[in-house]
Amino acid sequence: MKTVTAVATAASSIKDAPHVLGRRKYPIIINISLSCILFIADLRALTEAFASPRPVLDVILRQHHRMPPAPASATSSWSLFASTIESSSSSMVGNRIPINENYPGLKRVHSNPDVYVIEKFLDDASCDDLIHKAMEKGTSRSPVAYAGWTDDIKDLLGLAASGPVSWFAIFGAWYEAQGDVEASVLSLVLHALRNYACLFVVALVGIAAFLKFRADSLQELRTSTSTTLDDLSQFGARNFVVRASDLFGNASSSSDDGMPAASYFEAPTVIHYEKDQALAPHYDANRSANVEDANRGGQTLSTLLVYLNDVANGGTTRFPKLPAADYEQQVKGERNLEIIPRKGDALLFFPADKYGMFDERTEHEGCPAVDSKWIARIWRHADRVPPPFGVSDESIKNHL
Ligand SMILES: O=C(O)CCC(=O)C(=O)O
Ligand SMILES: [Fe+2]
Repeated sequence: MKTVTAVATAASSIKDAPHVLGRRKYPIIINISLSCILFIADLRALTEAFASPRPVLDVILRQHHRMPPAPASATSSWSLFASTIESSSSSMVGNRIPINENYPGLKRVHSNPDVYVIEKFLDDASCDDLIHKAMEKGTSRSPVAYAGWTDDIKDLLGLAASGPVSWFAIFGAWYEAQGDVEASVLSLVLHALRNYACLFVVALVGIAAFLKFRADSLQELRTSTSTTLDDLSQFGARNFVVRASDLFGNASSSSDDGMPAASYFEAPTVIHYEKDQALAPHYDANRSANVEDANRGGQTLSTLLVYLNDVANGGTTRFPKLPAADYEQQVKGERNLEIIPRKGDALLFFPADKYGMFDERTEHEGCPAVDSKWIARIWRHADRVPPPFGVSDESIKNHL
């Protein structure tokens, strides 16, 4: 709306400048016509930006590379961006990837979108081994990156270019022409173009600085530490990948290329939360996965989390957009689906449909830990995940 106001102000300042009419007629005529065109373009851009199913500023929190959209429940300025997120239509989301529906212990705790708990997915020894191997390797602050930044750049640049940049460029050229009785249409256009180029660069730098600030701020939303375990000679990691392969089967949604299911997995990641550490509401899928995650298997079609220890207080996994489940590990008295971590149990859900369509209903968070919490996670992608993000073909062949 600010742009519209700026446009209106600029338009009225042109109208209110009678001295221009007395001197030369064409600058004002050109200005008025260009103003009208830009005003319409600007309104269109703004309408599209706010009504589009894809949020203007869509941030996804992902470890290593992606980050969640602004949490609706988060305090601070993120809620500002969250307001634009609600628009994508869940009716456009198709079926999830297939899984082995007969997997032992599989319990559906929510339908459409499907969320499952798999009781006793991993035995105690495997859970302990994953924790110990992670401790031996050493965990470091879980990195967070900004998903959707490519689209955000496009959106913001588009808005700036059709709005303020055009307006200031034309207004500047018109202003310069005021003192110059010899000014021709050509020189006015050239001035406007020069101004446009300069202002475009300024807008570009401003947008880059804003996005950098935003990416840095995202780190605050995830305070856990973590490491990846891609050595399948370790029995904890191997058992996790073997069970995940049994669960997902070898059928790939995008291509049934006969490759082992594990070649679609990111290597297991072990995550540790100490007291007060948390992961803010986020999505595991990335609306810009095709571009931003091209080297790591594209879209995340499924998330498989295993709780590696019992957690009596805090550290639940909560889905703020889904209702509570009739399930014993559901936090009592909570209106949203909120699972209490129990050693060896897995949580399975589908951040995107089998075609990679983002499903915003799967927003979730790791609530602040009170007791120490350990989890291991596998993301199942749309395409094969090559090393260093995935497990090597050799390791899969030798150990699975
Ligand atoms: O800690 C949890 O319960 C959730 C973790 C999670 O969502 C993630 O690692 O993407
Ligand atoms: Fe997540």
